[in-house]
This record gives sequence, structure tokens and C-alpha cells, in this order.
Amino acid sequence: MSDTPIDLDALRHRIDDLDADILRLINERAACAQHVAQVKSAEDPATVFYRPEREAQVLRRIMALNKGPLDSEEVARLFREIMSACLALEQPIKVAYLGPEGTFTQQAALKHFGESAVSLPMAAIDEVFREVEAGAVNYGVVPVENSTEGVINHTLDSFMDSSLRICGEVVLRIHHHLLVGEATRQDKVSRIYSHPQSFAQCRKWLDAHYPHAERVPVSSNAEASRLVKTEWHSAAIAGDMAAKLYGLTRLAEKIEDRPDNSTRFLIIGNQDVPMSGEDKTSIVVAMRNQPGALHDLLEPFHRHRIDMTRLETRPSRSGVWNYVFFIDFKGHCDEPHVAAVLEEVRVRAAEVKVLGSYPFGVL
Ligand SMILES: O=C(O)C(=O)C[C@]1(C(=O)O)C=C[C@@H](O)C=C1
Repeated sequence: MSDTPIDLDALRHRIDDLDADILRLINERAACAQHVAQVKSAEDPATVFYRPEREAQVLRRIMALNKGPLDSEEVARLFREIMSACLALEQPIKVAYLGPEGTFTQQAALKHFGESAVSLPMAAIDEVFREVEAGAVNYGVVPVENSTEGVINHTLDSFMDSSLRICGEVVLRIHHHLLVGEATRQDKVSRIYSHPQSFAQCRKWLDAHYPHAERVPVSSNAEASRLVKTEWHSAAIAGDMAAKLYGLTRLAEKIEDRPDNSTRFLIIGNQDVPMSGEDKTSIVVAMRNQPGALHDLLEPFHRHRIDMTRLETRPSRSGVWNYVFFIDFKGHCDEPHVAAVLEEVRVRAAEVKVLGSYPFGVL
């Protein structure tokens, strides 16, 4: 290109000019979001400012428009932060997550809501549900399934007694590292702390590399990281956030047995989310214990060609029903073919609860 400046000063001058343009445009966008907030409040004084379907559309559009050289995911992450800051101007958002600080759930909350949301660690999954139900926070983030270890029953069980809805999902690639503190004698590691799920996800690696080390299960990977700081013969299995928070270094990286190890998290709140164009619905269905019950439940999905993405069975906790199924499928409950299936399932089941229709995780 003939007009491309070639010396460093000229290039930096060009970057300064571009930054000034970007700054002006970001602030113009933020002022627009403030205007949106006024329109929303005028339409409905009890309006919700956070709109998951719109955010998913904005991010998908940016990824589709992107021509590089920046990677589409990288660009989407930048826009995620811009929208997070714009939403904070409309309304500061408080999010409760399964803590303590440094857990993968905190990472998921950040990935979904961006840095401008205030995130608060809770000690247990039911506490996250309670804080959202009580209105102490706007939304909650809880883990629901891991690709290696399967479903997180606690989360599914919490939905049975709750009126909260699912407003979104986040999928996080989970990388575990073997972490040590400054005082650790790296050749003398005889004890390893971690959450039981993480031990399970790294079992083969541990059997091969540390067959004789004592494996001590603790309540979270962040807790494991906190413990190793003061012990010279211990290591922890945890992710990047916990490593950073407790100033630990990696003795071994990415030690998970499956390279595609990922965890899915749900965003819980009090709102129904309109269609975004690429949505998913989660329902819980109670069936009576009779022959063919599962077939009766699944048949309408098959007939209407609805793609199921997950089916989990949980024992019912009330005496009335025998099975409870958690089902995720593609589509939004406002779409006619989805509404038709739900109608048929309602006739066949003892009880059906729609937990929410929400956009597929974008990032
Ligand atoms: O479109 C809206 O409803 C907005 O409030 C604007 C905006 C944005 O910055 O693009 C901000 C927050 C919402 O969650 C969705 C989008």
C-alpha cells in the first residue's frame, strides 16, 4: 500500500488518531445505550435493562462482520466489555456465583457479563439461587454439566424448588494445572489438593505422574490453591484464575485427561428472554411410573424434528412422581413448532415446567 506510513513515529501517530476515533465512537455508543435506558423506563417503569437476546445478536453480528486481522473471538471479547460498560451505565448489574473467588464459575460470570458487572461469591449453589430469589442480586451463575464428569446434580435439584428462569448459558474450556507455591519443594510433592470433580478430570495424568501422592479432596480449587501456599510438600490442581489470585506457579500445564474438557454454566434470573434467532429451551418433566413413559415423552420431539441436546433423569423428591427428566432442546418456546411439542408433552406428563428459553452461548 503506497499510503502506509513506514516509520515508527508515523505509525504511532496513526494509532493515536485511530484511538481518538475509537474513543469518540465508544462514547457515542455509550450515550446511545443511556438513551435506550430512558426509552425502556418510559415504556415500563419495572423494565429490565439486561437483554440477553440482544447481547447475543450484537456479538454474533460482530463476529460475522469481522474481517480480521483480529480473530473473531477476540473481537467479540472486546465488544463483550464495551457492552458490559454500556449496560453498567444503564443499571449496575450484581451477579452471584458459586465461589469462592478464583473458581471457574467466577471466570464464567466474567466471560458472560464482562468486567463492569459486580460479582459476588456464594458458598453453595442453593445460596446463589436464594440471593437471586431474594432480589439481593440481579442474576446468578451456577455450573450445570461437565463434558468429562457429567451433570451437576445440585444445580438440577435446585431448579425443582425454584421459580427462577434460565436466561443464558456459558461454556468454558476447562484447563487444569498442577500449581505450587514459592515454598514448595517441587521434587517432594507428596500431597495434592483439589475439588473431587477436578481429580476425576485429571485422574489418568495423576496416576501416571504422581501415583504415590496423597489426593486430598477440598470444597473448591480456589481453596486447594489457598492451602498449598503454606505447605512445602503440597500442590494444587486448579485453573488460571486461582493461580493468579494466590500467586502460584505452574509445575505442569493442561493436565486434564481430555483436551476438550469443558463445563457449561447457567445464568439464572427472573426474566423470560425473547427469541435471539439461535436459542435453546430447558424443561423439567415429571412422569408417572408406567411402561412406555419415556417413549411417550420423547415421541413428540422426534415427530416435530426437534433436536434434543441433553436428557437427564433425576429421582423425584416428592412422592407423587417417580421420574423427573431434565431436557434441553434447540428452539425457543415462542416458536410455533416448539409450543406445539410443549402442548403435547403437557398432556402426557404429570407436570411440565419450562425453565427458560435462552440464546446459545456465543463466546
Ligand atoms: O439494546 C439494548 O436493550 C441495550 O440496552 C443496549 C445494550 C448494548 O450495549 O448494546 C446494553 C445492554 C443490553 O443488555 C443489551 C444491549
